[in-house]
Amino acid sequence: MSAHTTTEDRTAAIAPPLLEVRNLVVRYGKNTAPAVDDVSFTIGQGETLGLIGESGSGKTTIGRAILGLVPVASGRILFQGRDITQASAAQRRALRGELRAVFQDPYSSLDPRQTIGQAIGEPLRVAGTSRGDRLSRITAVLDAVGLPAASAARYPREFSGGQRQRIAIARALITDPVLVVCDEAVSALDLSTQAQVLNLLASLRERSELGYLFIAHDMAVVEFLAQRIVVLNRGRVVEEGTTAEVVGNPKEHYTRVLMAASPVPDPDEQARRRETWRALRASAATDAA
Ligand SMILES: Nc1ncnc2c1ncn2[C@@H]1O[C@H](COP(=O)(O)OP(=O)(O)OP(=O)(O)O)[C@@H](O)[C@H]1O
Repeated sequence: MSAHTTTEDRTAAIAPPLLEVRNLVVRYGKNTAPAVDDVSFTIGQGETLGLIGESGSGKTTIGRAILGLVPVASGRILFQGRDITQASAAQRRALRGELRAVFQDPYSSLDPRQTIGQAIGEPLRVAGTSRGDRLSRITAVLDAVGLPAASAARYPREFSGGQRQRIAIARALITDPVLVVCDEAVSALDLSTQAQVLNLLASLRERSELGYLFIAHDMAVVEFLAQRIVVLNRGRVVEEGTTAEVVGNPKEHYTRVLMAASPVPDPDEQARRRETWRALRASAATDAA
């Protein structure tokens, strides 16, 4: 070990977290306030971190910085111990298999001219995977998200919003990623479809030790999936802890307001929804065992 190795580096060499964001700052203009201001968090292997905050608090910007879609002003992003803060285009391409994303809009995220098989198989085609291997992998991921193999020959317009989001998840999974950034991945779906897709994400995580950065503005949705939660306000972390801590005993008034502003304002309805999702989570865990 060189004389320049720091204690931090040694710790990382033993067990690097899946993702480590350190003192991240992102600005959209030189003279504007940072959209993300000194944000730090880690995600362990197979862990789901929920990122919550009101509109404009910087959630999407953090996801985009991790995916290399916006430049980082300062701070560091480490993926499995590797510094990817200033990764080159070639380094980003090499990361594409391990680090994937699912975005909000299931209608605009698929090219209407591509079949589902083409859309899902695209990352493998780019990587030079043979046609035969591609087809069997497409069938396997369609099965994993609960869609029949015949869906591969069909077009996006033939699917509902919930089915399209399953297709987007299949496309994220096809490369066997270790981390998926889900940015408002269920927000555009109706309640029962949300529950189905959340349940799917939970069962995929149990099966393959997948980590998620789960970005949402709805606390009830985050509560269902996340083991830990980071609360953002105006680009800064105002609270973080385990889901039980943040939801059960929020320290900040801002967090309580966020919880009260859930899209389901009726407390009885919220309680029913939580119960349904708890039951779904329990059944997902049983299925995975
Ligand atoms: N492309 C951009 N150019 C300039 N400013 C931007 C851009 N994208 C986001 N911002 C600003 O950065 C801040 C954080 O936005 P961001 O989209 O990350 O927040 P968010 O928490 O994801 O919001 P929402 O829940 O509405 O998606 C906001 O003030 C927003 O106006």
